[in-house]
Amino acid sequence: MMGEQTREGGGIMMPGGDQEPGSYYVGVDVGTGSVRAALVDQRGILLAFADQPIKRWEPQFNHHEQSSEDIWAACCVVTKKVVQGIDVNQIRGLGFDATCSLVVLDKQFRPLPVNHEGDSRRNIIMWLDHRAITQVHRINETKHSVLQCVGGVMSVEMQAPKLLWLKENLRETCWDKAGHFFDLPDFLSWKATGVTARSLCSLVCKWTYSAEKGWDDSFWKMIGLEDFVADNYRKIGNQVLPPGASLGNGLTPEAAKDLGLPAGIAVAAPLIDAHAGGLGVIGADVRGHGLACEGQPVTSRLAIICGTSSCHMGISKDPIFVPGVWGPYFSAMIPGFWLNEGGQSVTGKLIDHMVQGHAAFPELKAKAAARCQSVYAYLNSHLDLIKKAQPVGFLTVDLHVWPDFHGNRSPLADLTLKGMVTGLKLSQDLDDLAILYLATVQAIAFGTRLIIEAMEAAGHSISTLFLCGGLSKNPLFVQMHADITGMPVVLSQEVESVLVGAAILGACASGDFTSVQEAMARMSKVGKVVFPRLEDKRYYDKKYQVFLKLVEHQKEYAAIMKGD
Ligand SMILES: Nc1ncnc2c1ncn2[C@@H]1O[C@H](COP(=O)(O)OP(=O)(O)O)[C@@H](O)[C@H]1O
Ligand SMILES: O=C(CO)[C@H](O)[C@H](O)COP(=O)(O)O
Repeated sequence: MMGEQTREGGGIMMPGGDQEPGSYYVGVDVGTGSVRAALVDQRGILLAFADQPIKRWEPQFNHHEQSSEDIWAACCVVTKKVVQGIDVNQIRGLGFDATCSLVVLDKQFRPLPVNHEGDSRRNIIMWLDHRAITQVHRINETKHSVLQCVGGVMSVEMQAPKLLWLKENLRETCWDKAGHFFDLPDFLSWKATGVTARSLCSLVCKWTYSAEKGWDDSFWKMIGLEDFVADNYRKIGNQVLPPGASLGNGLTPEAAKDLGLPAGIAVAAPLIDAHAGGLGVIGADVRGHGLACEGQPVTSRLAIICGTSSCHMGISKDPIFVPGVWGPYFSAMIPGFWLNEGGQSVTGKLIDHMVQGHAAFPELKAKAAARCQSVYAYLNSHLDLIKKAQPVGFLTVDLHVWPDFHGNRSPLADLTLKGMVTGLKLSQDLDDLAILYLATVQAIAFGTRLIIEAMEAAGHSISTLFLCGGLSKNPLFVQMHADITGMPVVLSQEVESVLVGAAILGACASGDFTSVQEAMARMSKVGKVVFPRLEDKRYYDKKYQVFLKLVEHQKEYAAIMKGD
């Protein structure tokens, strides 16, 4: 068996001790800010990890673009790194997950520009791009029945409004030349295998496809994208596979060379990143941790994947319609289960924004660097210093934040909402920055509470949270989620659980497990459990009341300004 894992320089973790032959899987996770890869064994243990930043462009406000060639190149770099030094013939499967961004290629699979500048490197409209606001309003005005499966209101972050924007704004340079529109996860699996089949996850969650009924011609005709119907959906996918299914003949020789893997290994139909995180955490054996969900069905667990955004993945045996929460989507994450996906469009990005934009940030950076700490570790210890005898969360008794700086995804489904801060003072010192950071983290946790309440009001019964993603590495973020929701938070043994989810896909495609459920039970494991401080409940209930008032007041302000 593998020896103790040790972290080496450059973010790569390699096993120490002797290595016995076994079956390994490679998971590749394309987040908003970086691409990560891991070599994972059959027990779900990460044997090697590597990451690499990816390029992003913001040519104008609300326009966010990336490059599929840059992303594929980064996938190749990190994959080559994680398989260094092992016998690659022991690798049995490869799984990809990625953000739900829109990739545009021409008929010969070459990148097409999604911008007025005609820069074809920038051929991806990112998930958080809000350029298609007028298009999404028109789509929502149709009240078409497909909208019932996205919480009643389509998000500007989904693919239909973005496609309509391309048709209306870049007709000659992009729309007429386009041969293929991919969700980013499906682009990656195509690159690896040459198979253009789409994952059920992408099409159901972001493209209005129904696992039971397929495409709805009347929707595309009604919104002005009848072109897809006429073409039998060739450009957006007319062959659909469940996540984890094996694609074609596996890895092509060309992709194998790019990635440093053997040709022909199994490649799985992929998942969107949040869904891979869900797969990586939700099925763990929880016995012996004193959790309410022990002995309860898996539907009592809510997976929250917290990176640039936070995604709240709840599953059910029967469809549940939650106003303002995406879904119900059948088999889009776990086969046989319906999925509801709540979300907050910016969480990690919001915390970074608040901290980096503060006048005391240069001082914070210097002090954290002097202690070889991240700015967040420094801020957390600074809060511990200034809290004195009281619980740290009580430092924000008169400072409150509404976190929708990029609109509200769930459960209000209102992209016009803005961020709010109340309780500002004239000071700009490090204490002030630390407390603003705390209030922002709390606001994100209150947003989660609002989402959970909406899900429970519609029929979900949730007792335990399973967190993963970059923000789950922040103990303050985790504790505030426990305290503010009143629920225990489970963290996985492997911090990089999204990559475990991607590896689970590879393992399923290899045929080493008979089902996704079996692979989840074997490969995801409980690490740490963080319980809520129930003695602080009254304080957080009061802060929650203020939280709800903030949005109520924001709507009142908007109404006043609209009036005569
Ligand atoms: N160790 C850490 N402590 C605190 N915050 C962290 C840590 N690592 C990552 N983050 C935060 O998590 C967010 C990114 O999470 P990640 O899962 O890498 O994002 P994505 O998948 O969107 O690329 C960032 O906002 C970052 O500040
Ligand atoms: O919509 C989503 C999932 O359905 C995610 O918000 C999107 O994919 C971005 O993920 P991340 O914050 O991990 O980069």
